[in-house]
Amino acid sequence: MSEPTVIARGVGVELGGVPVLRGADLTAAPGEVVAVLGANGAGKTTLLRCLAGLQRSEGTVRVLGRPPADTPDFWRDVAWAGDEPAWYPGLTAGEHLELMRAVHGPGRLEADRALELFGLAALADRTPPSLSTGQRQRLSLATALLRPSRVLLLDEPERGLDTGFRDRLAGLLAAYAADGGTVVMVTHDAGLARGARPLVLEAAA
Ligand SMILES: Nc1ncnc2c1ncn2[C@@H]1O[C@H](COP(=O)(O)OP(=O)(O)OP(=O)(O)O)[C@@H](O)[C@H]1O
Repeated sequence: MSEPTVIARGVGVELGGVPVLRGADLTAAPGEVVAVLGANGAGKTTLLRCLAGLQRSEGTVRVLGRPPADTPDFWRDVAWAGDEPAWYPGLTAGEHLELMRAVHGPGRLEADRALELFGLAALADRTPPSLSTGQRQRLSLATALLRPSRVLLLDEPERGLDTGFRDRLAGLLAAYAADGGTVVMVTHDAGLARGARPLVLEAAA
């Protein structure tokens, strides 16, 4: 088994003096898809934010051998899709993907291929605000999967997606892992969780 790329040991977070995450442990290696599961409020998004260096925590967190930090260097190796990103006014869906490639360098997918894989080819010339919720979620996921990365962090990627595309997404995540990537995803979707190693969080309070 390869060395873990993502390690969390005894991770705890208090927000407003209230413990919202306590003693969370997680390891994920290249080739793995881990699904973080649990009830609403169990601390799943908080744990993901700790892995992304967006939330300070007790305990130990290592991503690709170093503490995560919200720095350009960290984000060169780590892709994230969580809440809907801010879209650039006036740029089309296709241009958003071209922009990601221009900024991050040649990635895992050409923009045209990403549009095809995410079922957006016919919508390439539309602006994101003119798309449906699920179409914008596909675009958000496409921007994360198109660029080069070794670790992919996803917060409820199923949001707004129809059941057919959820199945396709499971395949895209499996392919990312098969290429040596590591996926850690928070999900409430049983289908997405089925193809992943589960980590169930219990509420801290
Ligand atoms: N800014 C904040 N200040 C205080 N408490 C917060 C804050 N953000 C989140 N919490 C609390 O932290 C706990 C964990 O929240 P978190 O979003 O990590 O849960 P979750 O497991 O991802 O939930 P869900 O399944 O509903 O998305 C919740 O009880 C929430 O109310």
